[in-house]
Amino acid sequence: MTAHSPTWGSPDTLVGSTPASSGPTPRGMQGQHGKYSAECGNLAGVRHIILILSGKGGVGKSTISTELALALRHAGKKVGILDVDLCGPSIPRMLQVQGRAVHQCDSGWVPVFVDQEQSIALMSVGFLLEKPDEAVVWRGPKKNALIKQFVSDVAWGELDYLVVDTPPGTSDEHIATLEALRPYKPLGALVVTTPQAVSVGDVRRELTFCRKTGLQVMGVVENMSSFVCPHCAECTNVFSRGGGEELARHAGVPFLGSVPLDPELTRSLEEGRDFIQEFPKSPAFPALISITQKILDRALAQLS
Ligand SMILES: Nc1ncnc2c1ncn2[C@@H]1O[C@H](COP(=O)(O)OP(=O)(O)OP(=O)(O)O)[C@@H](O)[C@H]1O
Ligand code: SF4
Repeated sequence: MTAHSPTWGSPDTLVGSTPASSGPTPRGMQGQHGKYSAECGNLAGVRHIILILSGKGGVGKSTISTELALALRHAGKKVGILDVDLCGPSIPRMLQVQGRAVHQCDSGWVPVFVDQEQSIALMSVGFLLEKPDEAVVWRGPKKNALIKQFVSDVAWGELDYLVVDTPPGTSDEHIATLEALRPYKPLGALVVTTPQAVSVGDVRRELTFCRKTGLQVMGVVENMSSFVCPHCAECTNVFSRGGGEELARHAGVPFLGSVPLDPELTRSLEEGRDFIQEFPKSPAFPALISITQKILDRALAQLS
């Protein structure tokens, strides 16, 4: 295994890429696996692929992706997270692995392992940036080519679940992600919203996107639906609750649950701690476990 060479982003690295005139200099990941090839098939050992979508930014998509991965690990599953939120890759920070280097082996790029047991593997554009808070200013074709490389060239190995954190909205990056993943038949998408975002129409657009692209909606998750008091753990509905459930009913898709806004969860994500392990008494815990269980049930149903 060798450390990556700092050549990623050169004009001939990616098929069809158009380097932006300005922007970050991504740290390298090229060499023998640098060119996209549909034959690489590095998702061949992945059993179930779940996309996490949201109509709006900041509704907790990366939070749900991270906690879902942690909850699946607690259920004894081997999990990968693919962070294709190219303009705001926050998962490396949430799992406290920012700044780690991506390596290369004979079968592809080795994702970053979050724990010694290698039960959670992560690949993110965040590992390719010289500085973690640098903005990615790339044109669409270059972004799309990187997404294809993430799907084809990462040596995920055997995984029970791959959780794919996408950017907000319904951009070209979503279409590129879906096109790259389609041969591997994703289990479906989980659409995250907040009570306020439900009324804005972005979630409806997200659901329409899924319908038009043939991506099955596994369900809607309403995040930050109530506030957990840091003093007494009382849950207060700051915004009107139940919009996510009503929207799901209206759209004819399952409602998976409401996750309260818990300051302990915010802190856990800032400090890279395992919320599922450390805060079983939080009102957010049963919600996250119930959502995870529904996904496990769905995956089981697909197999049978
Ligand atoms: N249920 C929750 N309880 C406490 N904090 C939360 C919860 N959900 C999200 N947060 C916090 O809200 C912030 C935004 O969440 P997150 O980054 O997951 O949103 P996002 O939808 O992925 O954003 P982006 O559009 O930037 O990708 C983060 O600081 C996160 O820690
Ligand atoms: S929920 Fe209870 S502890 Fe929290 S602010 Fe209200 S009264 Fe105080």
